[in-house]
Amino acid sequence: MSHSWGYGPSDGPEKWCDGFPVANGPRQSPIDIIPGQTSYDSTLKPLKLKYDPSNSTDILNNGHSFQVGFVDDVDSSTLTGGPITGIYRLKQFHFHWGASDDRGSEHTVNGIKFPCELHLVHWNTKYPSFGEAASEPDGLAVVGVFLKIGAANPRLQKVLDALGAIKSKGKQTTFSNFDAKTLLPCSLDYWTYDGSLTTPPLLESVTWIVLKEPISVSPTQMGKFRSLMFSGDGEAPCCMQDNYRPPQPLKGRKVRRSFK
Ligand SMILES: NS(=O)(=O)c1c(F)c(F)c(S(=O)(=O)CCO)c(N[C@H](c2ccccc2)[C@@H](O)c2ccccc2)c1F
Ligand SMILES: [Zn+2]
Repeated sequence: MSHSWGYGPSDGPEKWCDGFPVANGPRQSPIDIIPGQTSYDSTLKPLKLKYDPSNSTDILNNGHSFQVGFVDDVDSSTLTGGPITGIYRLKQFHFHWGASDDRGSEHTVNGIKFPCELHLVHWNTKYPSFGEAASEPDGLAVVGVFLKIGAANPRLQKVLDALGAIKSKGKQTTFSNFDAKTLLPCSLDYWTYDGSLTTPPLLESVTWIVLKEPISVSPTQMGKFRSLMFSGDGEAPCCMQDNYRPPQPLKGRKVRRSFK
């Protein structure tokens, strides 16, 4: 089974089903969210995100995106409420973005693409570890936040300023005292549906929670994302951009919303 995958013409999303047949499964992500076809669910609870800034550990270029990691051996950075039951721990956050500002998000709204999408990945503490949770239908919960072109976002700057140190694949540096909560918009209104990881292994273990309100990002800041490389030192240089999977078939799934 080929485990090397990417976002190019020969190893991109159209090819992932060769190595990961679940790519054509019944609950794949992302999806196009059509607000007029979602149903308001008054039983959905408000999202409760409690993030401890001292939990952030490192920032890593993993060759597909970059991720900021968190200590997750205690319940100090957690997601509760919303559509989930129990306590989910924050494991990492990462982004997806395009080669230009007209694309880059994974979820779309009425077919509209945003230039970037933030994913905060949490795992269900009813399982002993992230790895075990990742293969359970209720194992993961990912909060998605759209980034929309506008004024420069000062909350993003600390993350973007760290990218210079992790330009190529495999580079990692410490990244401490980052409060992930500062990346969230004012409103925590959300859409939610049952889905999957949007990269191999495409596990169908994710409760998706996509916030309706975007946060802002400036064109210059978007340029910083695109300064990263998919490639490692000594490899043919390849800019990290267009690292998004396009929307997948809904296959009868219902999308609920937390707001009227
Ligand atoms: N959009 S998404 O949320 O589905 C997603 C991505 F799109 C994504 F690019 C990543 S990634 O780690 O940046 C590169 C692929 O592993 C992860 N990373 C996962 C992960 C690894 C370690 C810790 C937390 C999350 C993903 O790599 C993964 C999840 C479960 C089991 C194996 C791998 C991810 F969860
Ligand atoms: Zn993601």
